[in-house]
Amino acid sequence: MSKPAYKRVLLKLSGEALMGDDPYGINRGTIERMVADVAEVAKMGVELAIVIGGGNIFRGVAPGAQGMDRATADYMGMLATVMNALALADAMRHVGITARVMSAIGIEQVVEPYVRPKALQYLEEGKVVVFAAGTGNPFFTTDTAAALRGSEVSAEIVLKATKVDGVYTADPKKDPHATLFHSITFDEAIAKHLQVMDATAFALCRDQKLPIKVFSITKPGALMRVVMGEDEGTLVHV
Ligand SMILES: Nc1ncnc2c1ncn2[C@@H]1O[C@H](COP(=O)(O)OP(=O)(O)OP(=O)(O)O)[C@@H](O)[C@H]1O
Ligand SMILES: O=c1ccn([C@@H]2O[C@H](COP(=O)(O)O)[C@@H](O)[C@H]2O)c(=O)[nH]1
Repeated sequence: MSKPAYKRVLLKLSGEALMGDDPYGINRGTIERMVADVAEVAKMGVELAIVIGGGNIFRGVAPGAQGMDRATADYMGMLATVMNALALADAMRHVGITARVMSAIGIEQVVEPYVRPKALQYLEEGKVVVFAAGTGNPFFTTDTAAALRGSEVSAEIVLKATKVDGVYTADPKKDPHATLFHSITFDEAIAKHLQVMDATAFALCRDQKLPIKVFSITKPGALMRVVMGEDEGTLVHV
């Protein structure tokens, strides 16, 4: 059997993808399918660090957050990612995967704080590390957290698992004429203002020479194909 293309990856899981077809929240079948994909990769010996988004929960509270102080709303968003991280780790436990949740904001009765050497130790031990609460700072996103943590743990690539199957010339959910890039440079993605990830995340990965693969987490087998280095999604590179 062929070997995975990477030893250590940073997987960014879209919070919104966790909703499945529900209007918000976590869809049980969807999280179980996602975790089955993750488990398949973890069981091959690939070291997995995960950053989870919060769009599925934060979207549900967004109307109530209207007019709120931006930083306060952002802290709510970060707390939403903690809930997703807990759900994800628990779902992994059900399939025999040991996961450790580490939070960027202090919430020690619930999850342990992010401590880089500890995260590296867990990865070396074969545990899946789930980074919660993004970067711990308002005005950022979990995509930037993925770029940051990916750099910190020396991941070979950031795998952005989302609801679309790659980077398009425009948002494919809004523009039916948008076409898919097989690969694109960071500079092009930033210059074209492609909204699939924020510019801060692109710039950090570019500066750290950390490639990104954007692919669909809803497509069966896509995560495994990406990890095996097969042709799937869009590669964003220097
Ligand atoms: N040029 C583009 N190519 C591909 N997708 C694009 C583009 N522009 C905008 N998008 C949109 O970007 C979205 C990225 O969604 P994703 O859920 O991963 O983002 P996120 O903000 O990190 O999510 P969450 O907050 O739920 O974690 C896609 O669903 C897609 O509709
Ligand atoms: O470093 C961060 C990460 C996230 N936030 C806030 O959380 C929500 C949810 O994150 P997504 O990346 O959209 O999934 C985000 O909209 C921010 O409000 C943050 O402030 N800092």
